[in-house]
Formats: sequence, structure tokens, C-alpha cells
Amino acid sequence: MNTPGIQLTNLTKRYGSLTAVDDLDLEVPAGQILALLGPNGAGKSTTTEMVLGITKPDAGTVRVFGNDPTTAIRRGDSGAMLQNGALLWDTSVGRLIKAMHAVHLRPLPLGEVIDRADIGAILKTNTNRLSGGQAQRVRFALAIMGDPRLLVLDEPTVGLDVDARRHFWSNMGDLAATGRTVVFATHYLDEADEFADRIVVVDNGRLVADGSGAEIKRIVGNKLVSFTGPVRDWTALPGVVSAETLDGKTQLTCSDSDATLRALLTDPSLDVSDIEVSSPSLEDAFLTITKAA
Ligand SMILES: Nc1ncnc2c1ncn2[C@@H]1O[C@H](COP(=O)(O)OP(=O)(O)OP(=O)(O)O)[C@@H](O)[C@H]1O
Repeated sequence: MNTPGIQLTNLTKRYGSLTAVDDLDLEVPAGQILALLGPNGAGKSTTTEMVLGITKPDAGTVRVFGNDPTTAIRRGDSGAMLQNGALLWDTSVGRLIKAMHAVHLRPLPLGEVIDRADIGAILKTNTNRLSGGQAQRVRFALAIMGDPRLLVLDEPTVGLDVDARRHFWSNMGDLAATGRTVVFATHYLDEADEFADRIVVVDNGRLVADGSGAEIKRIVGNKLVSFTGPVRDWTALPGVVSAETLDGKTQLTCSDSDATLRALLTDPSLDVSDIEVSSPSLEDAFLTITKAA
């Protein structure tokens, strides 16, 4: 049996009376790209910090390729890019990168690190003069240079513009294609849907949903049916949960959109046209799941 990249068992972290991570069980197979989604304060950073051994759990265990997090770091198995992780101050990017490169057991070639992180143009820049996006690229270089089997990224594209985000994810896709395990926390739901094999939604330190982007949407279930038609009580139709009419356009949220459509299409007295059916976006799904949990 393959050893999972990450295995969290009954993981719990408390800060005083607040339970930041609450009895979390999660197994991430080696080679999987997993997105951790959740609102502010959900416990994403605390979870990633425990995976990296920066924060100690109050209860439960963390295993990274079968080892405790400290051993995994020592073996060069984990690489991390943390939110606002401090960079060594007042040195050039080039000097910082070279110094850090020297301490790794089996680093990626320096040129490859510089290309992948797109930092060639800022090697002479002082670390205290970097823009937010440039600092993120340097953090990315530091995360990948040890050629780790597990990459843990806490909101990796914060501060990056659209081009830089595309470049980042294209590189990440290349790295992941070589079998690395990647766990990233993000607020960009489109990124989670596009780049992760699996999305885990957390709220109040608990896992509230686990699946592909499509599955997360299916958990919510409701479809949207919209059309042009007269003003009336549309909630009386079969399968309708709620109705909203604005400027002559009505949108129904449906628990059984097939039944609703059947009624709309077979009863000419309802006098509707321009019928459209859509699924909620991942963003809508996410809001519904975290509110219901
Ligand atoms: N060192 C700490 N001391 C006290 N409380 C903390 C500490 N670190 C985190 N918390 C609290 O634990 C909870 C979870 O925080 P965490 O940073 O893990 O959430 P998050 O999902 O990463 O949020 P965000 O999306 O805002 O980064 C929050 O209520 C936070 O205020």
C-alpha cells in the first residue's frame, strides 16, 4: 500500500477557549493536489502549520509520508510557502537564494528554481525593496528549491496579478505532474476548482465538505431556473425552493429542477419564455455549505 502524503488523525488545536482545528481527520494520497477552502479564521493556516511542525497539536497526530512533521522537514520531504513568511532582510534576492540553496540535501538546479519562480529579473533587488508579488515569487523559489515531495502553500497567489497567477499555476501543474503532493489554502475558488484534484471545505476547524469541484456543487444540489414571465407566486410550482423576480426576469432556486421545468413547459397558461437552467458557481456552493454547517 502506498504511504499517504499526509495523514491527519483527530487533529485538534486550541487557543484558549477557541478551537481552531477541531478533531480533523484527513488523508491526502501521494501525488494529489488538494485545495483547502474556508472562510477567514476557518483553521486553514493552523492546519498547514501543524503539517509543517511549526504549530504543535493539542490532540491527534500528523504524519507526512509516514513520519512526524519534524522528521519530514529534516529529510527534505516538505517544502512550504506561508502567508507573509518573513524573508531574510536587507540582502539581495540572489544572495538569499544561493545561501538557502546550499543548505538543501538534494536541491533542484539553481537555474531551474530561478526560471520556475520567475525571479531572474530581481536577483539583484534588495529583499526589503520587493513588491508583494515579487516577495511571493521569492517565497515560491524557497519552497521548491529543496525538491520536496510535499508542497504546502498557504494562499500562494495573494498579491500576484493575473499573469503572475497564471505563470504560478502553470509551473505548479508541471511540478505536480511529476508526482508531488500539493496542499494549498486559497480564497480564490476558481483556482481551487481549476487546479485541485480535490477540494476540502473547512469551517470552524471542522471538515464540512470533501470532493471535486463538481461534487461540491452537487452537494448543494440546487439548480437555478430563470425565465421571463408574469409576476406571480412561483414557489407554488413543484420543486421550487425560492423565487426572485427583478425587471421581468424571474430566477427560481430548485431542489428538483426537472419537476419545475416539466411544469413550466407543459402549462402554457404560465406564459414563460427564455427559460435557462444553470448550476450554482463554486462560490455560491461554498457560501451555502459553510452557512449550513
Ligand atoms: N497564534 C494564535 N493565537 C490565538 N488565536 C489564533 C492563533 N492563530 C490562529 N488563531 C485563531 O484560530 C482560528 C483559525 O485561524 P487560521 O489562521 O488557522 O484560519 P484561516 O482559515 O487560515 O484564516 P484566513 O483565511 O483568514 O487566513 C482563528 O479564529 C484565529 O483567530
